[in-house]
Amino acid sequence: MTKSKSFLQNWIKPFIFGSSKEGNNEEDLERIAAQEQKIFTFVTLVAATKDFHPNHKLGEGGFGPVYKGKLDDGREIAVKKLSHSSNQGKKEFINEAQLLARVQHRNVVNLLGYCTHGVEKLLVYEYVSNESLDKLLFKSNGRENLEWKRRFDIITGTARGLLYLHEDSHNCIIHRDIKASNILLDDKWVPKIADFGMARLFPEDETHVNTRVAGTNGYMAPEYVMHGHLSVKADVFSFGVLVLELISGQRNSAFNFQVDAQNLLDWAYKLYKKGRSLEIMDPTLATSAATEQVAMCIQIGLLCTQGDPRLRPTMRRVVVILSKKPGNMEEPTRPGIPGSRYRRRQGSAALSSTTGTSGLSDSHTSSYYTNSASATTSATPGLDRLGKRPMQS
Ligand SMILES: Nc1ncnc2c1ncn2[C@@H]1O[C@H](COP(=O)(O)OP(=O)(O)OP(=O)(O)O)[C@@H](O)[C@H]1O
Repeated sequence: MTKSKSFLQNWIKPFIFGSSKEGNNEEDLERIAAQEQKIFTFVTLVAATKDFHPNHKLGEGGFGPVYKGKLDDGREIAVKKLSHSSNQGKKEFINEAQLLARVQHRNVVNLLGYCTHGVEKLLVYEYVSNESLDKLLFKSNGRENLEWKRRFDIITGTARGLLYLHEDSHNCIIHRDIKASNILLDDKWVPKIADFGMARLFPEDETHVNTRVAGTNGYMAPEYVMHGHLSVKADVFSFGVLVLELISGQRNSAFNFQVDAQNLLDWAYKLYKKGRSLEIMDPTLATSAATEQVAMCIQIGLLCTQGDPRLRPTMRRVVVILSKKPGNMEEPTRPGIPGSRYRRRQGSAALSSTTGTSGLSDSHTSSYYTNSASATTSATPGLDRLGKRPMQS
C-alpha cells in the first residue's frame, strides 16, 4: 500500500465508521497526515481564512461553503468545508478527496491537503483566481473577456484534462459532472477541471458499468440518463455540450426556444446540415474568431454529442483533432437528447419524462436516443435545486 493511500484510508475512517472504539484514531490521523506533509492544522486554516469570514466566502457547493485563504508563505488557497448536516455531502466529499489524491495534471485542480478537527473536515486546494467558466460565459459583461483564442485554449485544456483522467492517470476516472461551473480558470486562463464529488473510478477491463445516475441537467448523455449506462463516452458527451456552449455563449439547459430547435445541440446540428453552423457563434466573437477553427470546434461538439455513444470520439481522438489544422473529420450523426428530461418508452418511439432514479441494472447497447420531433419536456422530479440528481451509490 502506498503512503498516500494509507493516509487517505485513515483520514476517511471517521467519516465511514464514526468515532473509533479503539480510541486514539484522531491522534493516529494527525501523525500519519503529518508524515505525508499534506496536513493543514485547523489553526492554520482559521488564520488563512480570517476565521472563515463571510467576506472570504467564494461560494457554496453541494457539500458546503468554499473560502478563499492566504497561507503565511503567501500561497493562496481555497478551503472546502464539509457542512455537518449532509450525509450526501459526506460521501461526495470523501470521494473527491480519494480521487483527487491520485491525480496531478495542469488541467485538473490541485488538491494541496486536508484537515480534520473534531467534527470539521476540510479540503485545501490551490486557489484558482479567475472564477468558474459559467460566471464569465453566461454573463454579457463577462463574455467579453473570452475572446476566441481564450475559448479555444479552454476547449483544448479541458480536452487534455479529460484525456488524462480517462487514459493517463493511474486509473480511468470518469468525472460525471463536466460543465461550465466545474471548469475553473487560473490567472493565465488555464482551465482546471474541478469538483470530483461524483467522479467514479472505472474498472480497466470493462467498457461500461451500470450505475445510479448523478449529474447536471443539460449535460448528461442519454444512455446514462435512461439506463445508468456509464462509460467514458458520458464525459465525452458533456464535453461536447460544453464546447457548443463556449462557442454560442448559450446555456444548453436554458436554451432560447425562439429558434426552431429543441435545444442547443439540435440547433447546431440543423444549421450544420445546412452548411451554416457558424450562425450559432456568440456575436461577441465576431472580431476575434478564426472561423475555420470555430467551424472545426462546432463539428467536434457535434461529434461528441451524437446519440450513439459508440460513434462519439474518445478524448484522445478529440485532442488529436484539436492539435491539427482544420481538416477531414467524420460527419456527425444526430445529437442525443441531453439532460435528464426525456425517456423513451420500451418498444415505442414516443418520448416521455423520466421519474426519480435511473439506476437501472439492465444495459441497452443497441439502441440510442436522438433528438426527434416527438420529444416532450417536463420538469424532472428527483433533481436538486441546482438541477442535479443526487448520487445514490
Ligand atoms: N480551487 C478553487 N479556487 C477558486 N474558487 C474555487 C475553487 N474551488 C471552488 N471554488 C469556487 O467555490 C464555489 C463552490 O464550489 P464547489 O465546487 O464546492 O461547488 P459548485 O461546483 O459551485 O457546485 P456543486 O458542488 O453543486 O457542483 C464555486 O463558485 C467555485 O467557483
